[in-house]
Amino acid sequence: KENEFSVLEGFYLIHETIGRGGFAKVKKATHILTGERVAIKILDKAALGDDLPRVKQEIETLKFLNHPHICQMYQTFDTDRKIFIVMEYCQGGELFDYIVQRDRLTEVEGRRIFRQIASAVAYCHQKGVVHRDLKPENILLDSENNVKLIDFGLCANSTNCHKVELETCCGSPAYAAPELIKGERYIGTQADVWSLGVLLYALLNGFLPFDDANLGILYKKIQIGKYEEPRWLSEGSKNILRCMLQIDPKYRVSVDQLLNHTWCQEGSQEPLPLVDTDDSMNVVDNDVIRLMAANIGVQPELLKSRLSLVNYDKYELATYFLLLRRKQKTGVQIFR
Ligand SMILES: CN(C)C[C@H]1CC[C@H](N2C(=O)N(C)Cc3cnc4ccc(-c5cc(Cl)c(O)c(Cl)c5)nc4c32)CC1
Repeated sequence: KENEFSVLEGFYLIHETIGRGGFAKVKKATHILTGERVAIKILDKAALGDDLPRVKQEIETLKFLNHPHICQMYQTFDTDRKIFIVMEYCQGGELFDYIVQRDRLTEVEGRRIFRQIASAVAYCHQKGVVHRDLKPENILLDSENNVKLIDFGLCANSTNCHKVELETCCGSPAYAAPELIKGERYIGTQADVWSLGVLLYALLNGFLPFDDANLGILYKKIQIGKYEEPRWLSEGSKNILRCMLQIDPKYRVSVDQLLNHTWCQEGSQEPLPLVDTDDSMNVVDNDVIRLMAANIGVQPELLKSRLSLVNYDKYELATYFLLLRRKQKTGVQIFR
């Protein structure tokens, strides 16, 4: 039993299992060199069978998504039987539980959360990735209740979009767009915006716009597209929901238009990360490089060139990401 994690020995301390998703087990762990907490998704290749390509897809996608509201992958490697994905730990757990505990969110809290989700989805769309399974269960929160988008197992990008059949791509019926349910050819970004509408509705109301125990009736309700507008909804929130829950996708807003909608602009907003945050992937942080280089006794330039390969099976890339995250959280002084 213990030898299945021997590949992690000396690098990560494994703690309890914090969740299961499909063929995956997610364990809490500690990145030994920095003492930082991480989550490790462990998949058994044999159990995956023909789902293996989906996992490879998620790994390739996570490799080039680098955004504060997308769960960051730090390292990934595999043994003959297992695949390991080391990721950012999200202390706050699932958004789904966060809503259930509060019945529903206030408009201010709902707007803060929704803007972070929309900025993550806008970033994905700008990188040519559609998520296709947006729902509260796939949105985690960190220790400051900031959003972390996860589970890109169902996502599509320009390469695989024609391959994925209907049944595997409509992740959760209640969040699936009408055109996706009809089995018509559909545009992934537009289907994601519909799911965002269902998500915002769930955030602000604590229940789903379209719901029924019977799948056939649920599909009918989605295609009719009529939903209740509870009295506590403001005019602005009713308006932005209508923009997303348009049954005809050609009348549906894009996620960029969403972020500029007056409802999103209301109130005091913390600045959203610029959509093209991935230039941080290339510009490595010199404070972190200097600290790491001194620690392992190499020239900063050599370490920089090794890291710039962004080779995810290297432990030191995980070290770099975790030190960078610590610097972002606690400021520079610990690095000087
Ligand atoms: C219901 N889902 C399909 C799976 C569930 C697995 C545990 C997870 N979790 C929890 O359930 N906590 C209670 C804590 C927790 C803390 N940090 C996490 C960090 C990353 C992930 C994660 C999980 C999966 Cl399956 C991914 O694909 C990615 Cl990209 C990331 N899950 C975490 C996680 C929430 C989701």
